[in-house]
Amino acid sequence: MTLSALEIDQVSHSYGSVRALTDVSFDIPRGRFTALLGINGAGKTTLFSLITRLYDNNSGRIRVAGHDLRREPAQALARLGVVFQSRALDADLTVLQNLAYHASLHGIGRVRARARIDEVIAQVGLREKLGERVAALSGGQQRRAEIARALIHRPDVLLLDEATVGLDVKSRAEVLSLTRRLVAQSGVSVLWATHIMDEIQPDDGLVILHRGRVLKKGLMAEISGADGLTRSFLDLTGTAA
Ligand SMILES: Nc1ncnc2c1ncn2[C@@H]1O[C@H](COP(=O)(O)OP(=O)(O)OP(=O)(O)O)[C@@H](O)[C@H]1O
Repeated sequence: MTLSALEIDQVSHSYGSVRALTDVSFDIPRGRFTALLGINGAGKTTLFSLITRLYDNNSGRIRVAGHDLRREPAQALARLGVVFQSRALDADLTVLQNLAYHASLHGIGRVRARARIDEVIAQVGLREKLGERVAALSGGQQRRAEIARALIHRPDVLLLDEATVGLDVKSRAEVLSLTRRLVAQSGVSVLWATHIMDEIQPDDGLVILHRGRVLKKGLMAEISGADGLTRSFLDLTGTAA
């Protein structure tokens, strides 16, 4: 069994003549929180679109829990949960109806679905909101419901694309600490795309993506050094004033 939850190997992608990713390689180990840090246009969303097979990469290889995305797409995608920037839940339906629908999309039968919904809703702390319409939830609660949806089929890997964008400080902290708790308690491996350095902790895995290239990868503590992550990031990307 492979030790990596997600393996990105020499992945490149262009949109016509626009080069979005060049030879991107990194692994995320099982059961670790890994941050993918990059400013706007770094290529984070493109990479997520390739991992979820929205697009096919021009070159390179992606494996999810040991399954090659191109050769075994169904197995690879079954091991993956995704929280995109845009909402995947139907705002007019209740949280329960949404989760039941997504469980059925994953082929989970009714009885098992109800047990699984109870489990994920408790994990994200929204048990009392199951019967509420998604539209009636706060921004932070909606994000937590999105995370519950992404976990419904027990993925090995959870991708979150700028999951705290648009949230107030308190909700941001809640979504982040919930995600860290999932890693610690359920063993899911997380790839957390962000441009906010404060969201990253010393023992997190860190991949710095800039203009479509990986500039640095390792533990945050190793990369940030004595002068802190912001200084290292500015030096590495050449974006210091
Ligand atoms: N559909 C598209 N057609 C052409 N170019 C694109 C397309 N999507 C992204 N790009 C370009 O690819 C590069 C990477 O963009 P991408 O959206 O992946 O970055 P990002 O790190 O997710 O940024 P953001 O946080 O702003 O979404 C940018 O130069 C962008 O302009």
